[in-house]
Amino acid sequence: MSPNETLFLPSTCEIVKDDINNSSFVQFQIWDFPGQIDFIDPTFDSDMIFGGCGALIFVIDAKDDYNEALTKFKNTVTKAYKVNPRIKFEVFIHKVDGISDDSKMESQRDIHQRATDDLADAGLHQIRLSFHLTSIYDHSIFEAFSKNSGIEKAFLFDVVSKIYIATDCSPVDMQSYELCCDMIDVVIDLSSIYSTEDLAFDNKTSSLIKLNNNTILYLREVNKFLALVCILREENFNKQGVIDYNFLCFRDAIGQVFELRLKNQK
Ligand SMILES: Nc1nc2c(ncn2[C@@H]2O[C@H](COP(=O)(O)OP(=O)(O)OP(=O)(O)O)[C@@H](O)[C@H]2O)c(=O)[nH]1
Repeated sequence: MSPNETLFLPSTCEIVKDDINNSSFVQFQIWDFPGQIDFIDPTFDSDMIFGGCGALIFVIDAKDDYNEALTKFKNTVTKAYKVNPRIKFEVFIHKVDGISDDSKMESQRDIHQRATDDLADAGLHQIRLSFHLTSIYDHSIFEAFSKNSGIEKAFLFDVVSKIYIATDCSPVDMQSYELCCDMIDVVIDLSSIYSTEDLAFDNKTSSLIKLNNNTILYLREVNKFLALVCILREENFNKQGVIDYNFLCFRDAIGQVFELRLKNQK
């Protein structure tokens, strides 16, 4: 539907189900809920609705006052998680067209912080949320639907200075960054103690640290100067072979970027 066709759409007053099955590969169903639905209502069959649900997408209007939406978000997530802890929670901060880039980032940071704090207050700090800035006037919604990485956060570090030269597009929180910096220190320190050669960081350097909150830190050498450090949930680390294969593709690609630059410099 083009954006101008959405101008006069009637308000959603019941659950509307849409089949996305015109592609041979990605097939799913979208259940569109009316904004005013009451999850506490006993006639709302949450076991049936959340039981078979893969992802819950909560849409917050960025142009509106979002206090009420955040309260509703907390109640919805709490209820859905109780029924089905495997649900992935995605937040679309929607209608961000016409908002300056600074305000977009500020809204995302504020909503992220408050939504995470609210859930932590409700004792649900283990729930991970993903946030996306979306608008019907560009391809951001399709992009947000496409993102499905099992890795929460990844940094490409310059090992010596601990400056990261690249990261994924989710916001950087200071704690994750510090955690990854600390991991580099631990790896280099241990490796300096035990390595028989002079180099504490070489192409065999890798490390895996399991934290006590079901989180895994995974570090791999990319080249002489760079390391990739990833944060991921333990349940997403069940196929290490696939992750390692993807890492090797990534390392090759980075290698090609630097080769190209060297050639150009010559
Ligand atoms: N500027 C802008 N307007 C949008 C965007 N998405 C939807 N709208 C407009 O918002 C109006 C109503 O859409 P929404 O508020 O998203 O509707 P809704 O929240 O699903 O409302 P219910 O159907 O009542 O649940 C329509 O006129 C759309 O054209 C967007 O990304 N940017």
